[in-house]
Parts: sequence; C-alpha cells; structure tokens
Amino acid sequence: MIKALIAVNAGSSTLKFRAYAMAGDALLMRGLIDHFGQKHTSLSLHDTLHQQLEERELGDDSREAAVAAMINTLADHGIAVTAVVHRVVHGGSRFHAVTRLDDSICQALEAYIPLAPLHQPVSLQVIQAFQTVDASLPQLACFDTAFHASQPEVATRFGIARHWHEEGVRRYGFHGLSYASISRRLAGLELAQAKVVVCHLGSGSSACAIQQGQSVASSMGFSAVDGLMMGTRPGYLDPEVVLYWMEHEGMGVGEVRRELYKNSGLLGVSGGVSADMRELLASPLPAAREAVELFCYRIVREIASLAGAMKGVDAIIFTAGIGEHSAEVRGRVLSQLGWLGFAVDHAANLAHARQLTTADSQRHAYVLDTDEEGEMARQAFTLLG
Ligand SMILES: Nc1ncnc2c1ncn2[C@@H]1O[C@H](COP(=O)(O)OP(=O)(O)O)[C@@H](O)[C@H]1O
Ligand SMILES: CC(=O)OP(=O)(O)O
Ligand SMILES: [Mg+2]
Repeated sequence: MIKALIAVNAGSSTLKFRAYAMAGDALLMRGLIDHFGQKHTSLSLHDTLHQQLEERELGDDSREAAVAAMINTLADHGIAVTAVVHRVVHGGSRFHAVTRLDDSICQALEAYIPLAPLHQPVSLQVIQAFQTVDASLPQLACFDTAFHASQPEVATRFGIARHWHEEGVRRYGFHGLSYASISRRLAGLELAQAKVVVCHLGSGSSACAIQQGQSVASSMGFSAVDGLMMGTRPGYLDPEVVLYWMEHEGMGVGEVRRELYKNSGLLGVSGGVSADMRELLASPLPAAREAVELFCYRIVREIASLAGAMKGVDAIIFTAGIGEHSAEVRGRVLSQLGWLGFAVDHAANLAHARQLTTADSQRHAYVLDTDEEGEMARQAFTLLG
C-alpha cells in the first residue's frame, strides 16, 4: 500500500478529492463524489492519465458512507489514506495558514457559517464524517481567505463605521487556494513582478488583483456573494435591494439568503434556464443570452476596477471551469478590453492555447488550469513535514 494524503475540496453538491503520495508528494489519483449529501450519491475515480478506475452509485447517501467509500475505494487501488487536508472557504481574520484541526478549531470555524452558508457547513460536515469514520486520521484545513491576508488595509474596508471593521465586518476575499496556485506559476510566464488580474470563473466566480505574486485586491468581500455574477449568486448588489425584499415583499432572512445564494446569478437572470454556462451558451432563448452578456459585462467592469487598484495591469489570466473551457466567454471579455491594450487572437482562444492575445498585442492574456487540490497538498506537506 502507498501511504497518501488526500486533498478534499467539498462544494455544495460535489466533492472533489485527490490523493498524493506521502513520500515524494506525487499525484496518485483523482476522484469525484457527485450528488454529495443528496440522493443518488456516486463515486468516480481516475488515475493520473485520466483513465477511469471506478464509477458507481453508493446506495447509502449519507456523508459518512461517502467518506468511507472514498477511503475503501482508494484502499482497493493500493492507497492507504494517512492524512486529509480540507478546503475550508472562510478562515476569518484568524486563520491565515494551514491548520491542524481539533474540536476547538472546528468550533471557531462554525462561527463563519453565516458568512459562507453554501460552503462552510458542508466542509465542517465532511470533517465530522472523517472523524466518525476514522478518528485517528490527522485532519488539516487550508483556507480560501488566507491568500488575501496580504491585501493593504484600504482594500479590506467597507465605508461603514470603524467599529464594524474591528468586529470583522470587512472584505476578506475567496478562491485563495486557486489564486495561490496561479501565483506560483506566474514566474513561468515572466509575470512574477507584474500586475495581473486573475479571473477565477467557475460555479463561484471572482477576480483578484495580484501584484508581485501577492493579492492586493479582490472582487469578493465579506462573503462569497459579492463581486462578479455567478452560477446562482448575484455578485455586487445594492444593499437596498435586500431591504426592499424584506420590507416590501415580507421576505425573512432565510428567504433572502435563498434568493442570494440559490435563485440569482446565471440561473436567475436566464429566467431559470440554467446555472451552467455550457447550457446557457447552447440555449437560443433571449434570457439565456442576456445572462451570458451580463456575466461577461461584470467581468469587464471588475477587471478595470482591479487595474485601478494596482494603477495598471500587465496581464489577465483566466482559470476554473468557465475560464479554462469557454472560448466564448474569454473572447467576449477580451474583445471589450481592446482599449486597455488587449488584442484577442481568436484562433488561439478557440484552441485554448496558453496565450490568448496576438504576438503584437500591447498586453497579454493567458489561460492556466487552477490547481486548488495541489495547492492544498503543498501547504499540508509543509505542516506534516
Ligand atoms: N466547455 C465548457 N464551456 C463552457 N463552460 C464550461 C465548460 N466546461 C465547464 N464549464 C462551466 O464551468 C462551471 C463550473 O466550474 P468549476 O470550476 O468546475 O466549478 P466548481 O468547482 O466551483 O463547482 C459551470 O458553469 C460549467 O458550465
Ligand atoms: C468561494 C466560492 O465561491 O467557492 P466555489 O467557487 O467553490 O463555489
Ligand atoms: Mg470551485
């Protein structure tokens, strides 16, 4: 048996995991638990050459059964799980580094559930499920907020009374594991010292201004609902809209939260067609087109805003599901940024080439695959030694 660390990236409905060798940290296998915590939970496992090793429904839809199936299936393929590292979305002002989990840390992380209601409870349930299945397994957490700890104070403030900031009502920023994984690869593009806007476009989307490899500003704030429009979240929204819903529509906190996290974004604007970019791009319906148009428009505005925060921009990088796979979205965004010196190379964009701009473009745009799990593993190995 090969001893391995598994990196667990739990989302609201899927759980992605990857196994890395404890000796030498090589990637061994990647897996997905689909419909996690829902009906018809299934597990699939692929080797590093993308060869499928397993694909089956679990029968038992509990999170504990899914965790046990993950550990047992890896064992069937010669991998003994000896440690786990989790992606935890919110680490607040307290957690800026990979942390060994215990009851008191988990309790502290529970306090951030209201700030990340789609993600934080799931992560904590997964941690609990591992604890139930194998209490002796060391568990670590890496935080999406941590990469943004380098931001200057001005980027973290809201224009509200000072005491709120001191109480933690401030901008944190998310998708930090993705940005850290991109930041590590900037040197390879000769951008280590540059001013870069990275667009992480997935079911959750955000953008980050990275200067000399560090986060200096980001589109997400106090929670993962702010900034760009997403699959089911609105992004930037005048807070008076929330008051309007409560005061004039009689909506309670739970209903408002559902509206903000489940009914908005691509799904809401498309009139219910889909939260999935692929389906929207394939739809002939005007509302679906409008949703895509708004998604791109908001990215263009955010890039200009983040460029302002850095007093310039040298490059744009697209990453995550939509950023890595949708030439349509990248092309639309870059076409609206000609005034900033980005000239799209349409053939390169369609071919998903690394560089998306023409050789004589004043500034360049690129695609890089995000590697949240790889970043988690790297951080975990520094702690495990
Ligand atoms: N070929 C593609 N074209 C357009 N969008 C795509 C493509 N492949 C994946 N996506 C989109 O990527 C999004 C999911 O991104 P991903 O980063 O996997 O999300 P998450 O990890 O947050 O669940 C979905 O909107 C999906 O439609
Ligand atoms: C922070 C966040 O929005 O994460 P995800 O993209 O996984 O939903
Ligand atoms: Mg994601």
